[in-house]
Amino acid sequence: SASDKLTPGDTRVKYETAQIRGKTYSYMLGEPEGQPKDTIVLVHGFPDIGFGWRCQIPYLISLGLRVVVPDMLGYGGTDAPAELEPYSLKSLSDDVAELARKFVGEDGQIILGGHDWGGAVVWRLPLWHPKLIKGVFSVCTPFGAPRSEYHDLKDVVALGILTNFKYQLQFRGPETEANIQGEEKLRQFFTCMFGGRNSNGEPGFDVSQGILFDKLESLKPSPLLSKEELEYYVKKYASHPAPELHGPLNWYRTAKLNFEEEKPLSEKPTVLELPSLLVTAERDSALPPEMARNMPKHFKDLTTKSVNASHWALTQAGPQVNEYIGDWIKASVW
Ligand SMILES: O=C(NCCCc1ccccc1)N[C@H]1CC[C@H](OCc2c(F)cccc2F)CC1
Repeated sequence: SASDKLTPGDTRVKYETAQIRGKTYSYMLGEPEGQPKDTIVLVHGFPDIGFGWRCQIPYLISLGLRVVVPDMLGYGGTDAPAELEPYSLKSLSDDVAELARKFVGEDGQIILGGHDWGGAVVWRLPLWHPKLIKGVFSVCTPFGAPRSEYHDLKDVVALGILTNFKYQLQFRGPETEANIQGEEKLRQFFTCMFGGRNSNGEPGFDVSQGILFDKLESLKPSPLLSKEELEYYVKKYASHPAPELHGPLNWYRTAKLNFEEEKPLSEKPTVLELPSLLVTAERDSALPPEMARNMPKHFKDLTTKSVNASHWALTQAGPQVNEYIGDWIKASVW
């Protein structure tokens, strides 16, 4: 039924590829019965793939939507260029816009949703492609306005600010992709990032420290991933040459590029006029709900909801997330 999540290789969606601005993107395509009411594009985060939206895809198809779910740049069946520029939020926005236009044409519109880093992309897309988006939502990730001054995360964290982002100093460095290579390490990595703990109940990842590499081999399976789902993630990441995490981690290395590209946008106040939805996860240790406290002044039509879940809200609170998205589409977009 519409409420049961996609399984690995599920035949309810088609698996397609497209050439997008010189890169090969792989995406899942779900088509509703009859004429689609709209096209929705879903953007995943780190460390994820389009399959991260498995609890949402059948439900959104049942609403009569065409659902397009790419593996984002660096992930799964999509190319992973080694250099940084293709991973800037503007470049990623341009990629998503080109993919969207393959379905809705030059003058059409899409509904756009993101989780985690995908949320960072979707909040920028309407700034770079204002006519394309008829409604935008983000799960977990708040909107942050383009800045006129650059502050390196290392300096910010040293001041005791944004200490929940301290793990990103590890992620942007060389050690994570050096330490996580090959299927067994990738298996331990996903178990760790999806909340796996050791027999003393200690986690393998903590936002204020990063990955505790010496704990990885003693973690018990994460309750958030079945064995089949875990193997699907491992196989998808292992399809890239080592270091398999280089592309995905490049998303953490573009802060200066993003600042330079977005600086012109910072010269006047940003107010997004389109229907917007934020769903925060009450127990997200990287993106706690209070990070959204300054959002309302940047939006004309913002709906905010919260779910009782960790960062992995899409699967942990799937039905509730789906209800909020569906209600918002019916109330604000249609
Ligand atoms: O690092 C991320 N996910 C991996 C960790 C997942 C995890 C969390 C907790 C437990 C286990 C696993 N996500 C990023 C997504 C982008 C975020 O920055 C976005 C952003 C802007 F771009 C601008 C202004 C504010 C703003 F928040 C920073 C966190």
